[in-house]
Amino acid sequence: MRRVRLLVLNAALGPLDYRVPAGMAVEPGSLVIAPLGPRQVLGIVWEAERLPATEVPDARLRPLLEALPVPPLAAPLRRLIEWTADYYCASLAGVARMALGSLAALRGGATTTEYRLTGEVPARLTPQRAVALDALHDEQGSLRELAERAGVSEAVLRGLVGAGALEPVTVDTDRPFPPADPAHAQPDLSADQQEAADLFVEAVQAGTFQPFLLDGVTGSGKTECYFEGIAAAIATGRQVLVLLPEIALTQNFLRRFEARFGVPPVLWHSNLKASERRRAWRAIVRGGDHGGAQVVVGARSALFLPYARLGLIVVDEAHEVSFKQDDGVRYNARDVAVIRARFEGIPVILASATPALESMQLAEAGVYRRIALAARFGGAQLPAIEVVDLRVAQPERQHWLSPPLVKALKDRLLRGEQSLLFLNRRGYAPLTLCRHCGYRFQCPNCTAWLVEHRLSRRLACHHCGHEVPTPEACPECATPDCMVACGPGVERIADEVAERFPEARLAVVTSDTLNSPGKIGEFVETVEAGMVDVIVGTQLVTKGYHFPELTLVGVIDADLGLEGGDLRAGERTYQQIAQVAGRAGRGEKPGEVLIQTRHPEAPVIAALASGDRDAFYQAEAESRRDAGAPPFGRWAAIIVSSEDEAEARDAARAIGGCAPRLPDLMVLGPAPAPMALLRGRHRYRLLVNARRSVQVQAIIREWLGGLTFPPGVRVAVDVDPYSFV
Ligand SMILES: Nc1ncnc2c1ncn2[C@@H]1O[C@H](COP(=O)(O)OP(=O)(O)OP(=O)(O)O)[C@@H](O)[C@H]1O
Ligand SMILES: [Zn+2]
Repeated sequence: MRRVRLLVLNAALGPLDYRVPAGMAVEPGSLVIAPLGPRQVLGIVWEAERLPATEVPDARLRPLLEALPVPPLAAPLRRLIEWTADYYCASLAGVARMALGSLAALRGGATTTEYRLTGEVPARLTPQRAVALDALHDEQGSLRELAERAGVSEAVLRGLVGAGALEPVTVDTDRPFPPADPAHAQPDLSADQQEAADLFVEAVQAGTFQPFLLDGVTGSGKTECYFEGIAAAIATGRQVLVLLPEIALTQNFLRRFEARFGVPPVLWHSNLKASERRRAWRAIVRGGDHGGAQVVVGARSALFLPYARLGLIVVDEAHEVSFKQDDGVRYNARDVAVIRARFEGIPVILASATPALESMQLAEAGVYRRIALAARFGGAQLPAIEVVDLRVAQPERQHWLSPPLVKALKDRLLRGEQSLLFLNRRGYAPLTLCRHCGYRFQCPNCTAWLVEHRLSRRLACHHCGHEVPTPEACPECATPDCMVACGPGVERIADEVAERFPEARLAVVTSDTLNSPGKIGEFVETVEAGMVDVIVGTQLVTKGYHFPELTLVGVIDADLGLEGGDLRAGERTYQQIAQVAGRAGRGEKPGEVLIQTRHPEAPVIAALASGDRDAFYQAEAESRRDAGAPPFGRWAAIIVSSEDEAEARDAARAIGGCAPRLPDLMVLGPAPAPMALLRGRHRYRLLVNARRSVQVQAIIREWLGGLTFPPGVRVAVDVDPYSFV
């Protein structure tokens, strides 16, 4: 009799053993359906020796029900799943689930039905129907997806199907993707670029693990260089995974990719429709040939997919903190990408103009091969950076643009050039209070002020999404029209620009306004067509974009990121400002950057002004070394939360009470988290700080493993944390 051990895709269950019925072929990595009591569960056949469990006697084994018609997860991916679960103190099931992506796809190929507008207008046009007709132009999807997109019920849409305004379309989930042509539009590379490209091509052809740090200034053409590595992979029938930090950047990438290779890449992100997800997953599993997925571009969730024949991984804007996932499995996709490349035996390229200190350190230690591109492509110069001391060059009361910035904007408008004002704050004002009684609008679920959004006339929490319409009178003292906005958000800066330059054409760019591929495409087109004079935006516009007519960048408040005071604040501020500065002067006209600050003497501002990146990194490295912080020491956070404040506190104290006493390891806390209330949960934190050599994960597992908590308490472990709220 054959028996197998399953990794069951349910974190609450341990490994389970089953009998393989006669005639069923399974091997490690096979996806199967197994009976569990009266239910059925999805599982992955795993090497029993790697998945300890109590043996069940043969006689009590139940037979597997079904082997799913998809290829088994390959050994390198199984090792990656184990590594990730182990390193980040996560459950194997939680990590394995990220490899599956689309449960429907596991059932094999199929056809599904989607709907689209026919162009016919129904005889009876209710308001709901009108809304749907208006919202669904160029859309196709299941009725559920369309209903969600249009904000109407499915019943309304079924009515429209009946009336002939929506028609069904049959979609084949296995229809092939058109093949990319590696020679479609080969660029002429500069000598530096060619050198980098040659290294990537060689590494792809060698097919061995090799990590690269592509460290090139903004506008140096990093994308063009790694495109050559991608071309080499395509030419040899291997797949490529390109990770981008945000979906907003995929639109831009897509255009460039299509220009270079003749067809779009395969997308993978959380906003895909069910049928797109299913098609992409099945193409990924199929491999690069025969209409499979050659190049997949995605957010971090694309990292764990079961590529049939991966040949290269690229992590673009590799310094971005959004590669760190802060819920569920708390992993860093940049780091796990390197581990995956190691298990797969392939090269990996981390590309950035402002690499993370951790990456620089690894390059210095010889672990990563660093490739530098020191100059912009095509003779473009890096922009001139100037610091504006806000204590001297003061803006007017209730205004935020200093006289030098106003003048620079005016010059650009006169010359017909474009400007970008950067402030990393959505909405109109970060705090609203009552002039009469001092009442402040606070989120009921979070330790956070409600942010006024004037465009949508709402007060919103940026942490939990809680929203209320902006009231006419103070909820506390009932005085009408007494609300004062404190501080600026991008909307307020845009108002100020409009007030000073009524003729200027403005674009406000935040995740509120640029929330779909269509809108992003529109934004890029209008800027490229010269229909925008001033862009006011959050970090969303700091990277990836290439607007040759943009010659001025104004940083409204360089001190904003330094406030919270977490250990990476300086580095993050440096990266953000260097990136946004890098949007200026990318064409033929030179760029200018004005950085508004109240602390011109702060090391990060001084480094930006002098352009001395190395000195800044060195100083940062020193202070981290002194603090025993990454990359020199290890950190792990333990976050305890509950809807009940006392319960959370008691649990945190219980954990603190049995903290291990070990040399080279220190436990700080528990203390209420800075975000003491988040989405209705009270939170406490502990921070573990240890030497690099200490096996922190094993210690934490043993420490927490011996404790039990009430069901309402959640204990999350965050290894190498980025967020300290
Ligand atoms: N060899 C080349 N031939 C033609 N155009 C090039 C070449 N190299 C770069 N470019 C163009 O120069 C611009 C800047 O390149 P790219 O966007 O790749 O730079 P980057 O290093 O990724 O910059 P950033 O880090 O600021 O995003 C792009 O418009 C790109 O198409
Ligand atoms: Zn909230």
